[in-house]
Amino acid sequence: MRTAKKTSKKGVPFNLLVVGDAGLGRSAFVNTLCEKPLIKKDNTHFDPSMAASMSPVEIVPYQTDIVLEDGFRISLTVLDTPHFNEAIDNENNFDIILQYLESQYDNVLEEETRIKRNAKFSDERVHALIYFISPTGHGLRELDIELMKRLAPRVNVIPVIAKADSLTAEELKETKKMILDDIAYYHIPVYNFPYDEEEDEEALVSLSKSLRSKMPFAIVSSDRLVEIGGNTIRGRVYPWGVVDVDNPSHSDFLALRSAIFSTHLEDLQSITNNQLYESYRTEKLSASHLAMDSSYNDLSSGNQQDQVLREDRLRAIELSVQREIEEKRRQLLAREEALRALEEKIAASTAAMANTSVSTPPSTENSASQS
Ligand SMILES: Nc1nc2c(ncn2[C@@H]2O[C@H](COP(=O)(O)OP(=O)(O)OP(=O)(O)O)[C@@H](O)[C@H]2O)c(=O)[nH]1
Repeated sequence: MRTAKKTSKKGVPFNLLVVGDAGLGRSAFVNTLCEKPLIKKDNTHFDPSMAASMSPVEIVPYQTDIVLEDGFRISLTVLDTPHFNEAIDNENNFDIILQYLESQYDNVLEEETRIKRNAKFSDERVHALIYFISPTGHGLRELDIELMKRLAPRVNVIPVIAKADSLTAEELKETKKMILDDIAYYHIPVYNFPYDEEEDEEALVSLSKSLRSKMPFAIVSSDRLVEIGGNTIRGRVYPWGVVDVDNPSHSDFLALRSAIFSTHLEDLQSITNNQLYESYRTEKLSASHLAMDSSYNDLSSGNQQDQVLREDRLRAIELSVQREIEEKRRQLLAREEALRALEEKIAASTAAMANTSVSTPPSTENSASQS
């Protein structure tokens, strides 16, 4: 649960990626989430007959500040993904998103190994990815499985059912079950509000259980204000009635908002930093070391014993890389220190020489006055 100060002036940075097919309501969701028209529509519509020539997915950032009711401030960057799944070949789209996630990790890795840190460095690692699933009434499509499987090792993936108001209560229940079955069957490591029954506070355990039971979240979005019974609500008006976005019996929107902005914000950040980034870092450093290590080939294939040997070796390499970086940093700091001492010495002797020349008149004058 959140422990950061309530009123941090700058706001706690949080980076959120939203991915889903065109027209599934990404923009409406973001605007509902931020309670302002952050993403403005350009009114261009996707034409399936143009799919072969459509441009690949783009990653477009939008920046805003969110202030919660208790004064907690978030400096939010939403990354929208227009043109996702518009082109026939999606392979390229997966790569573009994956490369974006990894390049943020690379930036942090580079910064960590710098001798002198850049005070203005901005950590843009993505803390969560909201993935929009079509409300087809079926389980996951092959595309959904592929995308989540490929990205989940690099980012906390939170699957949601888009436009959930287009399903009846019964269909929604059935759809959630089918999606969860697929997630389990294909071993997709989505973010599942982890908790430890023995270690965590009871309130957190019960909240996490309740959030888990809502997965995948049924989302209804609307930035329209509607008057009903003297109350103004955010909703979608239908001939048969109104869907209230903020009503927990109509959608899971409020539960999701409160989880990502409040109760689980720190957990999402900490998993990004301590697990996802750490494993990327280990892979990256090991890979660069292994490239230089020809004996690796002898161990890369073979039986379980070889596998254990290989893992031990990877761990040893990771440790040795860390030691090398630490040693280099120590040496450079020592050199800097020695230089500083030398500069101080020079400055002191220059000052001493200047003092001597002021207090002792030139010898020629001395001899002239004596004569
Ligand atoms: N029924 C229903 N319609 C929605 C919902 N959210 C958005 N819509 C509608 O779906 C249409 C597309 O919504 P957008 O938010 O523009 O979708 P998008 O995913 O950003 O679309 P692109 O920008 O084209 O990729 C609009 O007419 C929205 O009003 C929802 O929760 N339920």
